[in-house]
Amino acid sequence: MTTTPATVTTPSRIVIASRESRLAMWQAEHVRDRLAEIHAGAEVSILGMTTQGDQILDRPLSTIGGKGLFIKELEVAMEEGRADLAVHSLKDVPMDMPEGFALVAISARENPRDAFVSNKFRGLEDLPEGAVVGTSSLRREAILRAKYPKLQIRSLRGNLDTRLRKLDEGQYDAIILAAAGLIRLGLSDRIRSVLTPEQSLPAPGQGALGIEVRADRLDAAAWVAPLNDATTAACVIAERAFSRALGGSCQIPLGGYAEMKNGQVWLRGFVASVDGQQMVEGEAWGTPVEAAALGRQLAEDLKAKGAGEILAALACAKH
Ligand SMILES: NCc1[nH]cc(CCC(=O)O)c1CC(=O)O
Repeated sequence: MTTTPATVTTPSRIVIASRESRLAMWQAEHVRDRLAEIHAGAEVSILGMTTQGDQILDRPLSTIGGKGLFIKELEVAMEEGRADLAVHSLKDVPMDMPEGFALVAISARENPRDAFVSNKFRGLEDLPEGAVVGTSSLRREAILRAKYPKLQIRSLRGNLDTRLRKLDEGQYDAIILAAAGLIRLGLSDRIRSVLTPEQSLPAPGQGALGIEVRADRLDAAAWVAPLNDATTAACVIAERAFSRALGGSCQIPLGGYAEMKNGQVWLRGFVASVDGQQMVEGEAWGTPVEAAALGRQLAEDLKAKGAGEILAALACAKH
């Protein structure tokens, strides 16, 4: 979308819809402060709300319908004109946006990697046989089962504070969380080690924020356009195209991670079975403008290597 600055009227009021978890609010406040700086004179406020995804905490995400559950209420607020935009952890945004909504800006990425958090151990390699590791991400579960079969993986849900509390209560020997969330909440000192992409390939969009507006709100899209970071956007477009081509709005154990190297996008990806027994991985290089095609190409490459069989065995695969 191109909008010349002259056509952008300075808004007098901008309302941001956000979930109410501490992390979501931090992210909304970050965007609020940046918008207030860019649009001097505008009153920028946050409308906090609880989503179904926040309420259903006793079941794994994979059984309650997946990512859309965390953004639906925010979209209703935009639909009804109570909010102009929504700020999301891009990782939680479905690959296919609901009709009538669009992601119009991707802000610069925080550390995209997974973090190892423990009160007893320094890293994955230190964990003894039978150690209990908490995660509710199918991606992290598959990676751990494939690479560290001696560990016991247990479900871990709830917001960041809840997850850390469960670790501190001794329910787990270690937990794996996104580094970005811990860093944003000032909890970097809880990170015992940051996992390399070789140890744990991040999820598509991890560490990036996505700003969503109603597709007919060209005005709101223009207000947030300065927040877009071209490098992050190219990387996450590749990651999300990869995930989309494999049906990634569903709960699939897959990782997709792109970095910019010498002006080229370097995308790595894998698909695995939840038990970690099967894993297909690959990589692709291309220019930033080819980012989406790169993602689709890597997905085709993995299918040619047998990813289709892994996907077919998963309940909601679209094959
Ligand atoms: N699925 C929950 C979620 N969504 C975004 C983040 C962290 C922040 C980010 O990736 O931007 C987290 C927590 C986690 O995975 O530990």
